[in-house]
Amino acid sequence: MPTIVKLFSPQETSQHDTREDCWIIVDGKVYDVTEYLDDHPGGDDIIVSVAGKDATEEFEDAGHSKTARELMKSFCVGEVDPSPPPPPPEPQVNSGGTTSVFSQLLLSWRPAVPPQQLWVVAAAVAVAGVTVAAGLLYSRRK
Ligand code: HEM
Repeated sequence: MPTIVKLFSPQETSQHDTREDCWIIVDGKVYDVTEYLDDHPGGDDIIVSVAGKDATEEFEDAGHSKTARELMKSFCVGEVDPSPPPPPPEPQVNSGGTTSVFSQLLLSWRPAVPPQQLWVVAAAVAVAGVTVAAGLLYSRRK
């Protein structure tokens, strides 16, 4: 019967990063060493310092014996999921047709003038409007 291996994303593994909940990654395998911390001959602090992370380098640097490598198998809870994380969700687009094109245009519209200068444009439009109105009134009176 095939063995079912539990897969954990690096992000999920990184959440187990405390003395009370301590996971490490060594050679792509995930180990829950929380219960072993007090018994570790190298001390608990050294393992807690790599909690939630890939500790392959630190583990190898310590030159662990065959016995240590056999022992660690009992703490293995799964493997790191090799598949890349899913891409961020696409922005929602309507099912098609003109409405969606218009809403897309509206959503993407940005004024060409920076917001802090909009009042200058508004004032210019107002002055132009008053001038035209005054001109019309004047020409009618003649
Ligand atoms: C499941 C994981 C681990 C197990 C089962 C384990 C087990 C052991 C064992 C049995 C020893 C005694 C020496 C030997 O037999 O090799 C040891 C020593 C040591 N371990 Fe670990 N270890 C683990 C993870 C780590 C990690 C992640 C680090 C480093 C971040 C580390 C650092 C050390 C050091 C520095 C020593 C040497 C202590 C000394 O000789 O003074 N170990 N470990």
